[in-house]
Amino acid sequence: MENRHATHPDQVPGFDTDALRAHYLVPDLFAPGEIRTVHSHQDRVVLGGAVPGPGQVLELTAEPALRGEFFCERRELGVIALGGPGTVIADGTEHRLEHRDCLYVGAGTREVAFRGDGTRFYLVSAPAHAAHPTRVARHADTEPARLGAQVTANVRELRKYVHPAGIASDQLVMGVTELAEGSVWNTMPAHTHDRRTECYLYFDLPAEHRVLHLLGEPGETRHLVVGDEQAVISPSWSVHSGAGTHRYGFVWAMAGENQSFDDMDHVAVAELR
Ligand SMILES: O=C[C@H](O)[C@@H](O)CC(=O)C(=O)O
Ligand SMILES: [Zn+2]
Repeated sequence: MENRHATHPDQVPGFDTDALRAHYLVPDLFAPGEIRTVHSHQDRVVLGGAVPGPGQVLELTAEPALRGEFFCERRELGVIALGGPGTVIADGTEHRLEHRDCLYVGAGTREVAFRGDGTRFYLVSAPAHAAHPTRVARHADTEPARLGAQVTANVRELRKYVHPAGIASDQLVMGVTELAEGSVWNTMPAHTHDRRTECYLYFDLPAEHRVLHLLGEPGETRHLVVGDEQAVISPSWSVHSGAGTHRYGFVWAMAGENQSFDDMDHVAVAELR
């Protein structure tokens, strides 16, 4: 488990490209036959990737950094299957997920394991002090919010999976946003939410394309050049918005003080620097 310390916004202007990437970009979560995890001190979020090979069962364990008997002892977990289909086993129950389906695993679940054939399971976990039931939300059964317009190149569908009116959780709020063909911008006008950390994982982006992801305080932004199936950790003070050289989708996941999706501080486009 890689450990990432929290950063102060005053550090951002002093970071060069490598330092920005080292602190905020998670470029290599998915490796065949492995589970990889990154622990961030931003709201103690853990990001992970599990890629079981044919016939393989990968088990999520409590790594020493968590000082627990099992991974979900004091944590809840959101899983999104990418590329799918694949199966997540939670305390003996098998949950079959297709591309972009979500499984929420409640705190107290002892066994979490992954089976698939090249399926990339994306994991987001946060500390949890209450146990909520393990549940599936399917992409095909989730009514999307239709956002944006063609004139601003940001027509997109947003599906909320883990949220107060959907799958109940302790901290996690999680879903998937997908851009229409010809649209490239997400989350513009941008926003911050000082009560939550948010992580984006971009997907369905062709290998030769990139997303230019904006981060930093609204008045002092920097960018990361992000490839397919790479994640960005956005501290509470940071905007999180991007434009691709092609359409894409992204998994967004938040953890922190509240679960109110609309608790955002919007930033007008002309205020960004
Ligand atoms: O706080 C909410 C998050 O930034 C995302 O849900 C925004 C998003 O998916 C979008 O505008 O497309
Ligand atoms: Zn946000």
